[in-house]
Amino acid sequence: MSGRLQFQGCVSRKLHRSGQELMVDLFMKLPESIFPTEAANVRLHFLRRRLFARWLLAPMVLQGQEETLSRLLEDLPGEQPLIAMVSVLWEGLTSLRQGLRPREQALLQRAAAYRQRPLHEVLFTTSWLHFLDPRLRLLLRRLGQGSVAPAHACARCRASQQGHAHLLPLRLLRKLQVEEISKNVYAFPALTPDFCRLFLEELDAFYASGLKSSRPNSMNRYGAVLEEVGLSLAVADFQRHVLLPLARALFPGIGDELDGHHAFVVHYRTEAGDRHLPPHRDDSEVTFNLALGRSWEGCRLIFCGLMQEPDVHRHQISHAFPGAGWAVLHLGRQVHAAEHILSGERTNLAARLLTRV
Ligand SMILES: O=C(O)CCC(=O)C(=O)O
Ligand SMILES: [Fe+2]
Repeated sequence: MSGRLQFQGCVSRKLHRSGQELMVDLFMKLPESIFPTEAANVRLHFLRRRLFARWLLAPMVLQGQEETLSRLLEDLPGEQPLIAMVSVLWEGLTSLRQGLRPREQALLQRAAAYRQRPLHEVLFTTSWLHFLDPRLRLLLRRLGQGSVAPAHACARCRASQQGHAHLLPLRLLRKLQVEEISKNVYAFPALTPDFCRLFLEELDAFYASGLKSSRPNSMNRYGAVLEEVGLSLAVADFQRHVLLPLARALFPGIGDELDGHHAFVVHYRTEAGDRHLPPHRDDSEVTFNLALGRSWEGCRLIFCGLMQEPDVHRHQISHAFPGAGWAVLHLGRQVHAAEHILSGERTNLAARLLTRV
């Protein structure tokens, strides 16, 4: 059984039942003043009499929240009708924020503060789909129409033993300038130069506002975490409508259920920026990495092999982003690095995509 349920103030986007198992994805829009993130996107998983609950695509999910969510449901008997559970959940979510720790509160407040008066409102309130490169838009439309059936998959990939064989015809990829620059590493035009310009201006405004962000990741020191700039909803929307379908097509299996992310920007400059990035793997199933600008020399990406495989440290390819708006999509396990920057500035937007559920 599968379908949609409609509750008051809450839409269930998915309902699957098979045997003793019932899975419900709920999208519950809470007032922004209570929870300014997408924290109300919840999956309930009933397995016989047991009930599990997880946040879906909620980048600002904090450990405390998930614990509270589970506690909310723990006391309910397994046979409790779904509708009653949802109303308990609904009330619980509204009071959830009070249980957050001070650091978590500060993160949410910072994001909410900047979101109230950004430079370019459009980046926060409009789907980034409006800024898609027309070639990527076409590819997504083809994927959405299901015209790319496994039967059309390229023979080389069907024959691959690696288990990550993509399902797209090579001719289509070539036409849309999606290139497999190294095994399982795809380069393609993703967003318009306009998007990149607005985004860079927004970052300048954020830094000028005096608000501070945590460092982007454990290796890059210069940059910002997008959730802390108030962009968590926009990133989650982009993941759902663009990155997820792409990952499903290019990395079937590992890319099928990407429901979380860590998204950030990094800056490479000869001064006041990182100068290079040593080889590493990402803490992700799949990573999206977009060049925003401005102009630079050097700082090419280097891709090696997959972690835990014999050729992991073999240098396979160096890649120069053709310009702002171009991206790469690769497996988190793919070891990669950035060469030294020689001049100018390279700012990139990266989203490490994870399967959390
Ligand atoms: O654009 C780059 O230099 C790569 C950034 C990266 O790999 C990372 O932040 O994990
Ligand atoms: Fe990385």
